[in-house]
Amino acid sequence: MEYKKPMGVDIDLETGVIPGAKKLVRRLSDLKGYFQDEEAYAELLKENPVVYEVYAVEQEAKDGDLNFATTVLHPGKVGKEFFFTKGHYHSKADRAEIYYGIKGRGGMLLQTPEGRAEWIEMRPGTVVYVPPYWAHRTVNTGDEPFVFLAVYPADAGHDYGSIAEKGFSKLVVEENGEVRVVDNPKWKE
Ligand SMILES: O=P(O)(O)OC[C@H]1O[C@H](O)[C@H](O)[C@@H](O)[C@@H]1O
Ligand SMILES: [Fe+2]
Repeated sequence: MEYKKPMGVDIDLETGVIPGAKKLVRRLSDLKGYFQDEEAYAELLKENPVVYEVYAVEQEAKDGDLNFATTVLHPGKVGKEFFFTKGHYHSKADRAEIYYGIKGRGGMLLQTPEGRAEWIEMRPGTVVYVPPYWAHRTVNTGDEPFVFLAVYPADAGHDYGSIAEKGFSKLVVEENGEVRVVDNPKWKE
């Protein structure tokens, strides 16, 4: 039996960086079609800001192993909608996940395949349990970077298809200076 070597790494709690991790950057241009307000999207696309960065430590996609990653989700809005991650189901849909809030303010939108949505607020110290079969997207509702850790099965995989096409049944927007979770007018089952 070949045993893997255990490891410990220190997350930089200010920046969210995991030393030695694989870095992924998603800019606004990578989120084409995701936001409601197409005019506001086109306008902000001139700057094409970084929306989020992911620092991932991933293993071979085998049953029983675990990956972990931090995400640094920058503050910002497209029209009234707060910046968010793409959101996904797991390719192995029954795989669950744990998130842990490190810095900043935000939350997670979750959704069943039938379109039943839940919103869970997150701040430093919040643990979110993502049950099997729920799509999940994080949203930065604050004015500083929202940093969190996620731990997920190595064989979970990302299934972006249905969220990329249809989005979530709820939107997280700012209205009169307040965070509101409202129905997505374009949602269809
Ligand atoms: O993949 P997205 O939906 O864009 O979310 C960004 C990332 O968020 C967390 O870090 C998850 O652990 C990653 O698996 C995911 O890739
Ligand atoms: Fe996930």
